[in-house]
Amino acid sequence: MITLDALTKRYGGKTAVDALTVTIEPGKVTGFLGPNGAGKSTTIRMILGLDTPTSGTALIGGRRYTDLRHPVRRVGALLEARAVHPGRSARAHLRAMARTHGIGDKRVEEMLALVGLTEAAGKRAGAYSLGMGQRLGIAGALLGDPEILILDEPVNGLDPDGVRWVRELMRALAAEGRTVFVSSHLMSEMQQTADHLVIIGRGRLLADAPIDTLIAGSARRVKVGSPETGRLDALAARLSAAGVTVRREGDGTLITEGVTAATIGDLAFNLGLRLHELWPMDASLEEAYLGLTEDSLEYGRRAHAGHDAKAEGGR
Ligand SMILES: Nc1ncnc2c1ncn2[C@@H]1O[C@H](COP(=O)(O)OP(=O)(O)OP(=O)(O)O)[C@@H](O)[C@H]1O
Repeated sequence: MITLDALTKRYGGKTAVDALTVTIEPGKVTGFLGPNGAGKSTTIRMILGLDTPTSGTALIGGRRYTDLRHPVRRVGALLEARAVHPGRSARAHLRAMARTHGIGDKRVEEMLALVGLTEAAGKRAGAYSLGMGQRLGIAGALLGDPEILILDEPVNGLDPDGVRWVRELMRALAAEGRTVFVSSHLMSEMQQTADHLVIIGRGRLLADAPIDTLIAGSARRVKVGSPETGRLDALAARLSAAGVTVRREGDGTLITEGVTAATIGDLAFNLGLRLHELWPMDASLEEAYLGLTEDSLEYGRRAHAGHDAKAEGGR
């Protein structure tokens, strides 16, 4: 278990992490999400004793990381920056790490096999692809058989097979009762992987909830299409008058927000409107996330996300 209590980090006048209080529980994959500059890496560095909090605490099983007697056996970490000597092979790197912590060479071979690097284990790490580097990092994180795993953007640079492999590995590690805390920018990936999400923006906690709750709480949208454009306009007017957000798409269909398909179907029936489309769109984590973090962006994002909040009524 990882416990953050009013964890705060200031750099000069800038508050990178702002009174973060959250508990990351074992037996689950907890996703750690936030826009660029939200404070994820700073939080992770403080948990791992690589940065000192300005105030508050980050504890692992009730202790500071720096007070753990065998940290590598308690916590495995994969950080964004590669910390492998480029001239060293994967095997030499892991063996050196293992020796420092009293871990045998047998475990090194097991971890190389687990991450699929046995054949490449003799090559210089400098010649590795980004994906191979990530696999090596994961092998290093697992070397001490730790009960807690902290992974900063683990699927960075991996191909689709690699992404699936990391996802299955994280799920398996959580199923063994370990605490798995994983940061990511990829909302779709987290939707498939995480049980629970911690979302931050500008250093502050925005959400700490099971993923299902977050998705259920996001706005519900329905796509409505009809060949009778005049009556469809009448339907749009009725819905708008009732406070429903309605957007007209380029193809003439409507996207409504905050009302069920059943309600729209009934209303259309009452107006004598023939519908060709009445399609409840799945609320995705992406939408829930965009809604939550909208106010805490360091840079504009909507253009990149293809999501224009203003056109939807400025939610
Ligand atoms: N050593 C530092 N000195 C000054 N400011 C810093 C330092 N480290 C981080 N910051 C600032 O603190 C804020 C949080 O940064 P952090 O890297 O933790 O965010 P992040 O959520 O990990 O972002 P990203 O997803 O882009 O990596 C940013 O505004 C960043 O510029």
